[in-house]
Amino acid sequence: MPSEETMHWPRLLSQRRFPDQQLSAASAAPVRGAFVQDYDRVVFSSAFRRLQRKTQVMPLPETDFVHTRLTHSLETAVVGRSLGRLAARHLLENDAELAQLLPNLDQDCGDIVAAACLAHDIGNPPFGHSGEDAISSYFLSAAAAPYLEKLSAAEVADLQHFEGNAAGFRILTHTYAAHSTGTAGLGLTYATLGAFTKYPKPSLVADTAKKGGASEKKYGHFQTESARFQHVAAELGLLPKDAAAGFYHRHPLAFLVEAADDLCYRIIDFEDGLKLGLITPETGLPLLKKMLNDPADRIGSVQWHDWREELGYVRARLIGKLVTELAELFSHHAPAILRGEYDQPLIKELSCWTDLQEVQRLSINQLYRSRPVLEIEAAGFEVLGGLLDAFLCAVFDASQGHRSRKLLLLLPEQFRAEGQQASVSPYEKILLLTDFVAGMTDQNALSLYKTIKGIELPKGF
Ligand SMILES: Nc1nc2c(ncn2[C@H]2C[C@H](O)[C@@H](COP(=O)(O)OP(=O)(O)OP(=O)(O)O)O2)c(=O)[nH]1
Repeated sequence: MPSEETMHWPRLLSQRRFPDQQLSAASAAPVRGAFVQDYDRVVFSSAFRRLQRKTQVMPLPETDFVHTRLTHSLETAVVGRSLGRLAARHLLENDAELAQLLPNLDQDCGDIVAAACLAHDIGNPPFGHSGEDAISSYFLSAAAAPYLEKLSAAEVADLQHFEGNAAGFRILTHTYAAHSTGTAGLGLTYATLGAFTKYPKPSLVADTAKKGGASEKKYGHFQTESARFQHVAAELGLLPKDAAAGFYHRHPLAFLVEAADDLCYRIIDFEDGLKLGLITPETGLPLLKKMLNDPADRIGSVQWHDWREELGYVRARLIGKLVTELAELFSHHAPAILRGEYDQPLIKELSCWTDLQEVQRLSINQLYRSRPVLEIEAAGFEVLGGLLDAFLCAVFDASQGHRSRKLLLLLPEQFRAEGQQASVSPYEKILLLTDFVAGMTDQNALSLYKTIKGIELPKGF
């Protein structure tokens, strides 16, 4: 008899669709499984498409080999799929009962992790790594203070520690009223939403409830989505840390989503740094080869025309090797993960962890602190803060002066409070604006900022 204090795979793999759709009683065999449909739904979403014009690290590439958030998300999804399949295959090999109960566990886990990885950055604002800090800084500034006066402490915390992960959960679970079905939206499965949620907690939880693991580093939903997250957690049978506070242990597959992201950004940002000439091949290539640790007779067996060709080959094989190791680590820790007793990033246990830290150190010093990266990040503070300030001033302008009315007309209808069905609280009005600003691409945000500040008027003026 399984213990109550553990999560169970059949429930964790729920194919029901958020918020309340039942499994469809299809008359013919479906062409795509439920989790492949999740992947496809994310691909066709406009929030995903906009990732192609959002900076990952390097400002929008003049050169075409540098990653945007979209290429990073695609690569993470591919790595996540292999990781999910391989990890679950180990579980099946080691547990005959599970293999009988869920013979397609490997396929399903691969598909779920791929879909969740594809969506993992969908809520990230423009202007790279510090876009979230730029939004938080604005809400910490004196300019924002009047708008926060009527908000609860938890609502203020959401804004002053703005989280792309929570914005992502908001996008993925957003619903529209629909006459025939009650609601419409992306309608992802609960399993994919669970795997997506690396931080299953709100922004504020009591210190006494915290245990200090990786899943508590950030938060995963805003106050507006609290009931939605509780609903997801209940459906999946996530173990609570403090259910009343909406604070849970992770869905096990979130560890694989995190590992795929960690692996991809560490190795691929480093590769970008090499290709951009910010990290020398004399430093970078030997470090990657050391991690690959090929036998002596394999090294040097291919004749490369250029170090870049060798770099691509070494990176590809290194990712393959680390995926294999991570899958074994996951299956080893799976029982503890299911009991909520393991809470650290899997990559920290890789045999080459020390070298991966060196890779990260070089990326921080030579790529993340390079001039173009610092410039785009500084611009992000100016542009995102400036847009939020101008539009918030218009939204909360009680007298609705000329300037405010014009600015409000520039706001797309779905982000206007008066366009919503229910009455909208001050907190929700602010979040609607952050949806607008965080959802923009780097270029859209920059050109709107320049236009409303009168710095540069639209073409044809
Ligand atoms: N420009 C810049 N980029 C950084 C820095 N540290 C990390 N990055 C890059 C690495 C990745 O491409 C991307 C994501 O890093 P994050 O620290 O947000 O990822 P993390 O996995 O910790 O958080 P997450 O769970 O994805 O929200 O930003 C930094 O100090 N400056």
